[in-house]
Amino acid sequence: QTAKPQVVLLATGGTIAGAGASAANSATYQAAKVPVDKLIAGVPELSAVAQVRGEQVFQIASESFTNEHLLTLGKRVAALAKQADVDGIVITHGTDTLEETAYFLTLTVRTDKPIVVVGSMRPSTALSADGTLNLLNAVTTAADKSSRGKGVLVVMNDEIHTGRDVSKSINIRTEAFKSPWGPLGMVVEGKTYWFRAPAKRHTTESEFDIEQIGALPQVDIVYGSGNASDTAYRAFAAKGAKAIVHAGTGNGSVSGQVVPALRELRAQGLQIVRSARVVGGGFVLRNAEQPDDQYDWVVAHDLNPQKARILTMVALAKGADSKTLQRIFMAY
Ligand SMILES: NC(=O)C[C@H](N)C(=O)O
Repeated sequence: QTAKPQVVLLATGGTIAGAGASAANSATYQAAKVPVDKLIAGVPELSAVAQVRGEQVFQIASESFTNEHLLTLGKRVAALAKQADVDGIVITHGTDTLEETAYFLTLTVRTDKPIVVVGSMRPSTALSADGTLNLLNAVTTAADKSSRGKGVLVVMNDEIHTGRDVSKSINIRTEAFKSPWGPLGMVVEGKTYWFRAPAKRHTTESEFDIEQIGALPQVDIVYGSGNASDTAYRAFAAKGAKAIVHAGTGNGSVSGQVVPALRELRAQGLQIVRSARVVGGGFVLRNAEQPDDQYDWVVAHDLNPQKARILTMVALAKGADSKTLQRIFMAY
């Protein structure tokens, strides 16, 4: 019998490690309670798929992830990926910011070994808890050679998504994770089925490298709406933001009351990134809605505001100017 693939499970907390007072509690519970060994022991089927060993990296709800958490996790993933005795890596994570971490790893970890991020929408103590099958599917995907070279993946609800595209689209159903351009594949009864491959630069093709990143600059998001004012943009700038991601209405549009402040902040050296707050995924084009060439602003194209924040931080950490930042936004 050939040896099983070796998969390391890095646990960071979230609802997949959550516990509620009763089996009827699907929404009221505490995240980040169950330790990694118990998570693994809770799914005996894992041992048929891979040799799984666990590490407790953090035990937090993902809404409390900071840039330091991203760096610590990324460096650990990169170190493990270099080891000959590691075939794949699974990261258990809260779902609230899972898409940000998955995209950060997509951009910065240079490996073609499978890296799979997984969470759950219900705590382990709930009826119809989704974490156990999600975890088995994630380990199955990480252990599978066919997952290599596809960038960082997110496995939820039997679907395999790219860490770049996927986003949490609802906070109550188990089919919460959607990609505007569709999933890459499915995992069904212990087998992966692929339908497409990512078109954007990632992992081994990336110009970014977690091992070269010591710190991430402050980049903040301001949400656009009717009756908008420039208060939040100016406040973030005063607190040291190096860039502001504008979560704009519609096509990343900017209120007439806000435009002068953004032009001023750009003149002071902050990068201004126009993204869209629209739910189905934005599609912001340069010089549509606003004269980006004239104002020297950048557009996030199809990246949502939270993913645009991640890419902006990573690019600025490498010293990108506005032209480079725009080039990067179209490539990743
Ligand atoms: N479903 C979840 O995991 C939500 C939780 N608040 C978290 O992100 O940690």
